[in-house]
Amino acid sequence: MSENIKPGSVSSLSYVNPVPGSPWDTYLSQVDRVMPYLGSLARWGETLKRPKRALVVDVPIELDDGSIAHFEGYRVQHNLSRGPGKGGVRFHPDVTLEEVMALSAWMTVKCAAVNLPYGGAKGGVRVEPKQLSKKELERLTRRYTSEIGIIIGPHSDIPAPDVNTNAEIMAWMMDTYSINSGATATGVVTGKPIHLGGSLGRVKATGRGVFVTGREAARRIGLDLQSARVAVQGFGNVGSVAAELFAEAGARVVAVQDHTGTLINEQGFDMPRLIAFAKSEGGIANFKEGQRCDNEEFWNVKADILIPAALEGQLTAARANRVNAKLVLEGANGPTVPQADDILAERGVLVVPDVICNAGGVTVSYFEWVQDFSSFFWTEDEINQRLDRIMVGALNHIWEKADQHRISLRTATYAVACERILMAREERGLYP
Ligand SMILES: NC(=O)c1ccc[n+]([C@@H]2O[C@H](COP(=O)([O-])OP(=O)(O)OC[C@H]3O[C@@H](n4cnc5c(N)ncnc54)[C@H](O)[C@@H]3O)[C@@H](O)[C@H]2O)c1
Repeated sequence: MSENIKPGSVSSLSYVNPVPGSPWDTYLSQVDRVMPYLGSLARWGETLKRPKRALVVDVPIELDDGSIAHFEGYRVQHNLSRGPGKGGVRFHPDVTLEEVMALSAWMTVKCAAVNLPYGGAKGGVRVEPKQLSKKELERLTRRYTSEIGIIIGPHSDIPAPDVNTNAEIMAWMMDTYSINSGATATGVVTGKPIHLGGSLGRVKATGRGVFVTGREAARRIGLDLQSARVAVQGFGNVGSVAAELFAEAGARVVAVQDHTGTLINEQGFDMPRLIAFAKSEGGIANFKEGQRCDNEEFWNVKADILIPAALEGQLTAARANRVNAKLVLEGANGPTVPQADDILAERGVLVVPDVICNAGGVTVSYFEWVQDFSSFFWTEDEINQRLDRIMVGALNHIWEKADQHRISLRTATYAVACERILMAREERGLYP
């Protein structure tokens, strides 16, 4: 690499030279750790380090005041060996191509870990959606969908919600793709409103999956949920649902943090009230039934279960040294950097990694896609039971792998998933 090219800059091919400590850098080191466990399939290992396809698009829209704004959008299909690409769309001012690459790669691993017939993809637009009016947001979504329309589709790549995107945005995406392709294609996105081919249980599926894997992990390490203390970072779709389900199981949610601040309540928060407050006020900070504290103090809170469910890179080495929990449940994608992983392992803190812990969302997205194709819809009970069964089965299989090789749950999840991905790669053969 020439000296004046910064790692991660567009001209330096960021997949070869990641920004140190970035999500893509984290992902590459996770792949390196699994290589020794892949046997002869390791010869295909480089496949995992190279996204199959990355599209960068300009998203110009007219703002309400008549001016024109341009936003940068991405869609990355990391690997399609096992099926169509699957992965959310994030609207956030810090989104970069490199971040979307990492998120798409984690989708490849996640889908294979729960044995869904999908590859991995992800999309994003570099935008602060809170600064847009609803009409501007709709124009942004529709233009972005049109621009990535050349590579998405019900049989090729199926987007879903992620940070700052929701069912309404999925409805606009489905409508735009359908208009451009001349036929209603409900299966092009998941996480849609129920009456547009959405699935019951989808909204809560990721949080429910975090709870199910957490419940199983707690049982295995002898942690009683009835007396467990829980701390949650991120109180959006994933964090608030996981917290709610732990509270319903008898646990006490004693600390919560979101982008507005951190709150502690030793008695445990009244979850329905806190959730209603966060929804109506746009954040938790001014909720009266808790004590405000400094954001950094969140990482010292005495809790049995810690759930990072906000953004990646939150559990740094310094914070990992202060974690006061027995179990970390990764609701977010990539919340723990590799050095923090090592520190937590040395300190005897069990980490249930993102690539299995938060796979409940994509699992019910898969159910939604299947239901859309058959135009036959299941009850919420059926969905929750199937979700529970798939998540528990996948976690058991991973746990066996971890015991067999005496490796972390993360490396075991990668071993199970990468074996499936690279087996598909080998069986398909290299074209031409
Ligand atoms: N929604 C899904 O189905 C799904 C599925 C799998 C993984 N995930 C991952 O879970 C994480 C959260 O996604 P979500 O859908 O709940 O998003 P969301 O937009 O609903 O919520 C995000 C939450 O994080 C908080 N947050 C943002 N920046 C923060 C900061 N610097 N410090 C503390 N809190 C902060 C926000 O206040 C909000 O409460 C992301 O990593 C996402 O990729 C989501």
